[in-house]
Amino acid sequence: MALQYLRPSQAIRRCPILCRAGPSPAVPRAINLHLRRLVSTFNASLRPVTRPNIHPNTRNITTMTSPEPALSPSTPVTPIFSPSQPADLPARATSLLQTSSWTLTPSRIAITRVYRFKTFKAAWAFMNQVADECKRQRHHPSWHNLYNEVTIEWTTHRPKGLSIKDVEMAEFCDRVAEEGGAVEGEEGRRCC
Ligand SMILES: C[C@H](O)[C@H](O)[C@H]1CNC2=NC(N)=NC(=O)C2=N1
Repeated sequence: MALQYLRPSQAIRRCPILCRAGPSPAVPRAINLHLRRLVSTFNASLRPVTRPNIHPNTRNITTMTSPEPALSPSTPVTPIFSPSQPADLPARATSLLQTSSWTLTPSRIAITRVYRFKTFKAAWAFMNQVADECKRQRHHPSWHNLYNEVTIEWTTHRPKGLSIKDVEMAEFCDRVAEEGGAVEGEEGRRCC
């Protein structure tokens, strides 16, 4: 339910909960402005987010403002591909989404996956190998590292969409992660 900001002139003069004692003191202008901003920020947070950016680590946390559920391989939704891609891209993307732990993000232009390693050092070594390949391919991920976990998201900014480069980089990550001793699924989850 949205809050309603009342100007001091409209506001009730007596607090119904605490101070049955009498009229509230005048609210200084600065505090008044601050309160007005708080109310509008709170109300804005209640409006639905059109493209929620759900981090894979928080995919089980749903909020009132996230109407779009996270997509999983069992949800048959097609990616939105970049224009002018090789003919076999849809088949390769489908295969990746069905056989690996990559999932399509709600925007449908990106794929994401979490890798877990035995140690932080192994996670960092994996990131170094991926970084070298990024340099070679001139293609870069959005990624996050938390101790032994590496979360990667691939999308193409230009031409916008999911491109063959994203699928190739995801396949590369799978190969290197396996060689680097990545553990499957929830096994190896260390924190939060
Ligand atoms: C100039 C440079 O090659 C481009 O800007 C590259 C860099 N890395 C990139 N990375 C990703 N993920 N998408 C891109 O479109 C992209 N473009």
